[in-house]
Amino acid sequence: MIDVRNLSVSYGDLRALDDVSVDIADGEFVTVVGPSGCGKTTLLRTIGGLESPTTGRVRVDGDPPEVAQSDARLGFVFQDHTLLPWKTALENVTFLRRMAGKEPDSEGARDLLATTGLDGFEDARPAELSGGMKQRVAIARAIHLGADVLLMDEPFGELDEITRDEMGVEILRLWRENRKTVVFVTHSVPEAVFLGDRCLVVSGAPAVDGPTSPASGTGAPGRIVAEFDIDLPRPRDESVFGSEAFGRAVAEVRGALHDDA
Ligand SMILES: Nc1ncnc2c1ncn2[C@@H]1O[C@H](COP(=O)(O)OP(=O)(O)OP(=O)(O)O)[C@@H](O)[C@H]1O
Repeated sequence: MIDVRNLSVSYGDLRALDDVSVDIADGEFVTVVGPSGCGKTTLLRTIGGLESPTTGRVRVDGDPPEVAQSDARLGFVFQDHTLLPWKTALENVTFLRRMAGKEPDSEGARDLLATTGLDGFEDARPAELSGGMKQRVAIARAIHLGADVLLMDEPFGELDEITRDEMGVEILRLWRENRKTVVFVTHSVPEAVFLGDRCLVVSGAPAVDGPTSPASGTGAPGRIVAEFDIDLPRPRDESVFGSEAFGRAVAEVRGALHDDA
């Protein structure tokens, strides 16, 4: 379980997040949606131990995130897939696991590449793969690492809409089969609704602390302004997009974003 308690994060004088608290259960798929600059990435990076809380705390199964990270319990998938250009798809998938000191499992890596639709591309280098294929490799890598928690930051942000929808269906299938806890940051309200068990709406613009602030800051620091349980039935596929329930959920989340804008 991920436990975020009264978390505030500042970069120097700039307060990016303020007093954020949330619990995320094992196996839950939580999406985080909000406008640019509201602190979504900061939240994800702090859960992942890549940023430190200024006040408050984060625990992953009771441990500080740095400990969970060093035990390879956290897997990251970012928009810029961060594949090593000189390694093949297969080597990219196995490399992190090797670095984490885990038992090599080339067969498992091949199977994962196959289930992500990359059968036959094991020996291709990133430059030979499309954007969607590279993201598939990055997702396979995080799952192969054996991480319990996948932290995903706009992983499909660079993809065209059709590939993005396909990748959404794909990630749900992998999640179902592997039962990871997923925290997924996106700008897209429909994507957040389609994927999530729960959708957190983050709002705000960073505030500059100082002698006359916070009132005089450039805005309000990021905080969770609403959260929605997404009750759409699972498994979900593209047919969900046309349903009334989906449209209603999207409208509700959009409403929360605009109310706070
Ligand atoms: N390393 C950093 N140093 C200084 N300021 C930072 C740093 N990282 C983020 N910020 C600032 O903190 C605020 C929140 O940034 P963050 O990247 O968390 O927002 P975001 O909601 O993920 O934005 P986007 O959707 O555009 O990626 C922004 O004002 C950003 O400029």
